[in-house]
Amino acid sequence: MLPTISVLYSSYDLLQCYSWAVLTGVLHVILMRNVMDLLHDRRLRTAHIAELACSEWLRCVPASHWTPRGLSLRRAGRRSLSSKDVFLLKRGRYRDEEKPDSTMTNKNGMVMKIQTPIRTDSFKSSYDVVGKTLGRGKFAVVKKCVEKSTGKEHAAKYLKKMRRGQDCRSDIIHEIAVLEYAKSNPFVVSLHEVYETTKEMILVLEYAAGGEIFDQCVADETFPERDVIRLTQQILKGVACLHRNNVVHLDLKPQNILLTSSQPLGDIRIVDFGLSRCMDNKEEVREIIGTPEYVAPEVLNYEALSPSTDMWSIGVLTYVMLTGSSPFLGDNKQETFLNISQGNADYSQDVFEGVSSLAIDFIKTLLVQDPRERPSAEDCLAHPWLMGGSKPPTHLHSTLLPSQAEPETSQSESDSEPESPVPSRDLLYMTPYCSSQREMKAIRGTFSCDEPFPSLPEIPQKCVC
Ligand SMILES: Nc1ncnc2c1ncn2[C@@H]1O[C@H](COP(=O)(O)OP(=O)(O)OP(=O)(O)O)[C@@H](O)[C@H]1O
Repeated sequence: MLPTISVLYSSYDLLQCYSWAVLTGVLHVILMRNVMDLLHDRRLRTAHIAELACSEWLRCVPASHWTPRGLSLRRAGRRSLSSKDVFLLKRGRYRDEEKPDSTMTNKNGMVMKIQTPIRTDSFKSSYDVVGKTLGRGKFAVVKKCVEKSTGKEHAAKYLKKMRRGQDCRSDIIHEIAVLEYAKSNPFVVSLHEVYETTKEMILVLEYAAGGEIFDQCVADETFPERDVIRLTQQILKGVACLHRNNVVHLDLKPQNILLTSSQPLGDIRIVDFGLSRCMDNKEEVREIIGTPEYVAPEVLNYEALSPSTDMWSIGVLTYVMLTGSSPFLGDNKQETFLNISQGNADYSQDVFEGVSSLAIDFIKTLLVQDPRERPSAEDCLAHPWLMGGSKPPTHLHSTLLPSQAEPETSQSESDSEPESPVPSRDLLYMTPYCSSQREMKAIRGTFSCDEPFPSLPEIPQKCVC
């Protein structure tokens, strides 16, 4: 009798253990699936993904399951994740609220609503316009001004509402809206106030005293490579943040990258969102838009625009900063377009004298014809050139690794004398054309940033491993 009872007991124990193991396994699979979904949810803020990625609880997940971003964030692990976090994240509790709301954008990716109050009182009663004109576009003049109440310097961008007989107020509203979305982006010029008169709108912007990088690297001497590395990192961080919020600039060029100071070389500020588009809606955006020298091949081919279109321009920008010459510029527009569509850029030692091969490799990874083959801004930050050459390229066109290192910190800002550049613009005409949804998935941003993850109870570790 006794042996029978003891056999029964041990089978019962065994059964209990077995059920426990099965239960744990099932729980593991369910939770892991939830988490993997979350890691691939492109609408989550970086901080939240970082928290997920940092979780001790997730350390057993194989690397192949991680998004590159999640993988890179996993390094900073501090806290584990609670089941409540997973639940709330799953229900969208922590999703980004700053992104362009697709109900506010039209088919061409133009935002139609803004939050900034529009002042209709006299601009000159609050600001003194001082010094020379800072810059000029086709329909805009930018002047330095000083706010009377604070004595603070700003740049006032005067934009005409009527352009070639057409009311373009909505274009200006879109530009304001994009600046609003980018207000937490440290590398985008900040918007202070907006005024409106019968003929114009005045955008009171942060003043970038260092002027355009164009004047520094084309008119003056080219930057030393270490400065280009720092500026490129900042451009990439700024653009990555825009792309995470589904905003594509579409006119990145040395005239639209300003500096907070020139001596010492300050930080960058991205300006001119007049051609930018919000690609959050369900439509593809195809437009002939941009500045000939800097446009990507897909623009010339009437193909769908995407964040990769900006990445091409960053390749051109880096080329210009390092060499002082424009890679595709021909004697006329036709020649320039031909050079772009054939990828005729000169990478010879004559042009890149004294420039590292990693820098050239970085440019080559971006100046590829197929937009799908261009790395994202986030990925670019992990290129060996920007990581101090610490990782050798695997081959010439694919040196990009998942972002794993924090790029160099930026130099501090300082207030030096402003430059007074007068850019020459050559904008192409615009032909809006939209079709269906297909490419939108590819151009969705990844994650947004900057919000701390709330403190919540931790999930018991034994549930998983
Ligand atoms: N915040 C600023 N601080 C200093 N200079 C600025 C600032 N914003 C613009 N500028 C100068 O003014 C120039 C023109 O500005 P911007 O590019 O915004 O106008 P624009 O939109 O190109 O005009 P358009 O689209 O009609 O051609 C810039 O290239 C730059 O030199």
